[in-house]
Amino acid sequence: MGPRGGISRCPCGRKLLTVCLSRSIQAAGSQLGQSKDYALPNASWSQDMLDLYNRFLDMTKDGLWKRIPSYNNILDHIPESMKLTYEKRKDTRLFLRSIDAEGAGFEYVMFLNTSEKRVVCLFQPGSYLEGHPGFAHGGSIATIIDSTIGSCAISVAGKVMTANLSIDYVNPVPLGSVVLVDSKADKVEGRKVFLSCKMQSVDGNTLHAEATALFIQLDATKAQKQQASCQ
Ligand SMILES: CCCCC/C=C\C/C=C\C/C=C\C/C=C\CCCC(=O)SCCNC(=O)CCNC(=O)[C@H](O)C(C)(C)COP(=O)(O)OP(=O)(O)OC[C@H]1O[C@@H](n2cnc3c(N)ncnc32)[C@H](O)[C@@H]1OP(=O)(O)O
Repeated sequence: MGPRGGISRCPCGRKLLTVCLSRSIQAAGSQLGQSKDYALPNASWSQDMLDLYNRFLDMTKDGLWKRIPSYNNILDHIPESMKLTYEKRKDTRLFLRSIDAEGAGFEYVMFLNTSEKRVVCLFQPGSYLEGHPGFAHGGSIATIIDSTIGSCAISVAGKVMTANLSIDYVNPVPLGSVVLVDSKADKVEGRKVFLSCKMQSVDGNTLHAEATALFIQLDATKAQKQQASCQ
């Protein structure tokens, strides 16, 4: 096991899922709820973003949709039920929450509909995500799509990683605009979760991107064997 938990590569180059079991690490779970939740309105959110947020919030009232909180450390997202404990590092951050200035990076909130195996993300790309002048960088679009689809895959299959992500970029996304990223799990075959996603303007008139993805449920036995053979 490496000095820290998480996913890493061992010296022989193989993939490694390290799970640290110390008691201090288990405290990470107890920090759930104590961290700042970034998936809440702030002063940078446009009226479009607020209107859409309120519309989705209304849809949570009957329990079919659930707002997913968002923290700047991935460990704060891991449900206790997963029973996996990782060492919480102070020097790491969830990539999407790496820009501190409100409105400059990824402003987003996700909503989960478990029965439809669907996650919708309301995304307002900020000025530090620029690619072509005035438009969101393709990598930032891939990031928000991967995270939305990834959250959907997690809700369906627990511990997963992206094995494949294929994106068609159809229309550029203006910085500061609001787009809807609508993802769903189409099929589960053993450890494989197949998902698809559309990124559209709020009025639904502009398709910005379409994507398909394959997520693989992590095989704990395999990871442990790899780990043992690397020691
Ligand atoms: C309550 C609900 C809450 C939900 C929300 C929760 C949290 C939200 C929080 C935050 C939101 C932010 C983030 C969201 C989360 C995630 C998004 C980010 C995800 C990532 O950022 S992740 C980083 C990039 N990702 C990698 O870094 C993976 C590197 N990679 C590997 O680690 C391995 O590669 C692995 C593990 C993928 C598989 O490895 P393995 O050894 O377990 O499996 P193996 O190779 O045996 O494959 C088994 C079967 O899959 C087939 N297969 C495999 N790969 C394929 C491919 N590419 N294309 C087609 N088929 C493929 C094989 O052909 C075989 O198929 P068959 O069984 O039929 O033979």
